[in-house]
Amino acid sequence: MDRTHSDVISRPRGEVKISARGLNFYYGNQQALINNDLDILSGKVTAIIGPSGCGKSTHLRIYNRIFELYKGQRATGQLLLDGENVLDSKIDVLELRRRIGMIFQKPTPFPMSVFDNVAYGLKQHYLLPRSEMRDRVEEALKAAALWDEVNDKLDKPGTALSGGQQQRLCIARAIAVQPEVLLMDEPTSAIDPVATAKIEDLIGALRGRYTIVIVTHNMQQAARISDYTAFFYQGTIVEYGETETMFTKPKVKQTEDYITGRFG
Ligand SMILES: Nc1ncnc2c1ncn2[C@@H]1O[C@H](COP(=O)(O)OP(=O)(O)OP(=O)(O)O)[C@@H](O)[C@H]1O
Repeated sequence: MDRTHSDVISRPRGEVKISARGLNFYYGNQQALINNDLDILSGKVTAIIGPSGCGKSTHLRIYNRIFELYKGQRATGQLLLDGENVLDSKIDVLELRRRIGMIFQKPTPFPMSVFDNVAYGLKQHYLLPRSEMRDRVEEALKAAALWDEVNDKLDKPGTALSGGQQQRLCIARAIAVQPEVLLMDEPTSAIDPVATAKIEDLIGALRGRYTIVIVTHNMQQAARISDYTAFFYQGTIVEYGETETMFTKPKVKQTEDYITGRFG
């Protein structure tokens, strides 16, 4: 029996934070995303999975319009944040990137102190007295579960921290500006298992306060930390729904083959 689109792309019940509607993406003439429809719930963790080159990162890079920094890249359709299309030319992109923070595969601390790494974004968005700046930096480092490890190293270079600490520093930097959404593009693929476990715990602790969308190649990780999962294949969303259902009773054969390691 053929399944209809609405059978396999669920519309989860709850407060929707982000909706993709007929979203397409092009690198020059090459189409990388085809008609993506997706509703992401507020305060939940949503995992994006799929084989290499299926468009996971491309999809994520639309949310904060970071693709616009590159020539020849173009999105069409709608990406609604609280019902407003972020692709609209009237959108304030700086404010969009404050609301939607991003963490990349390789930790990207700036060549400056631990303190200044976190203060950097704050300075871009707010004019704060020094004492309040200190409070906000401390708060962000605590929220990123890093304060205890770096409170005596705030003046040391961010690049001198371990890989896992650097990644949590990047999360602290993103959190400091009080975003609503955190995008994470394979945030643990470059760090060791112990540091990975800390980041996964941190994601669990941030759930509820932030809407988190994470791209991962690690099926166990997706199953452990996410509430919802979207399976991408060749630029389309093949299946989307509750993670538990997806990993125990996938509706589409392709999803099953992928999560059981038969391809990809
Ligand atoms: N800068 C670029 N220029 C041209 N094509 C690109 C560019 N970046 C990605 N693509 C193409 O777009 C498609 C989707 O790539 P994308 O990086 O989004 O996939 P992915 O699922 O995130 O892959 P991976 O798991 O390997 O990171 C691929 O066919 C890729 O070759």
